[in-house]
Amino acid sequence: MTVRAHLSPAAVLLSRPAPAGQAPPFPGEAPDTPGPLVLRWLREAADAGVGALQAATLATVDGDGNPDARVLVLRDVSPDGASWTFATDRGSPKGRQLAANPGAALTLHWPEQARQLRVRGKVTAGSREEAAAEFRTRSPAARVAARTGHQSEALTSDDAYREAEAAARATVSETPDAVPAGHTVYTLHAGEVEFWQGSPDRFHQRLHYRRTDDGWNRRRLWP
Ligand SMILES: Cc1cc2nc3c(=O)[nH]c(=O)nc-3n(C[C@H](O)[C@H](O)[C@H](O)COP(=O)(O)O)c2cc1C
Repeated sequence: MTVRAHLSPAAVLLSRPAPAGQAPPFPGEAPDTPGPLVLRWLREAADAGVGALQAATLATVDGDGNPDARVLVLRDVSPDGASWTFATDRGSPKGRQLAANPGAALTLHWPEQARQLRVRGKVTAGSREEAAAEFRTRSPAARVAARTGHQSEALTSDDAYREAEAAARATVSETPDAVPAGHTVYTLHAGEVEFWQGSPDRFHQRLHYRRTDDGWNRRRLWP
């Protein structure tokens, strides 16, 4: 048993030191589009050894207007920072939510650098060709996982999963590039991108881009 075993959730949650890191540039010195800064922060996160820099929280809205959120893999960002792509099954809850309401937010948190990226916009589903191209980048195990299916349905037994997995493995072995019916690449078209840099004195630095008809507006936000 560790020394923390007696601590309450609140005591554990609040026991971390204040974050620190290098601030984003001021608006006048920042690039015209968020893209170059996204790329710089991604590279710096990789250099800093951020554990899961590709893990992004996707927030959507369900049919009752209630928020839903889950972590997924961010697969790409366009050079201007306007397009953010991820892949999932369009029959999953998030896929159905996006079909009914394309408004979404993506959030990345890189704790080693006290950094957060926030992106909001509308999501569109890609073509079968895009899904096929993305599917071909996957390892055999990741293809099997995507093909096993039934995401977020009630699981009644381990056997039910193992049977579906075995069938998926057989299909991937026979036809490795065959794309599962629901496999879809989604693009979030950013209307807003925010760079958040934590500071130990709590004067956290925030650089916010908003997309306009002519390009991007840049401004700082209060912490
Ligand atoms: C690190 C991490 C990466 C994940 N990557 C994906 C992903 O790329 N695609 C996906 O559909 N689910 C991914 N998941 C699982 C989702 O968080 C979620 O459980 C699943 O997609 C079902 O979500 P839904 O019921 O809201 O549709 C990932 C989970 C974690 C923790």
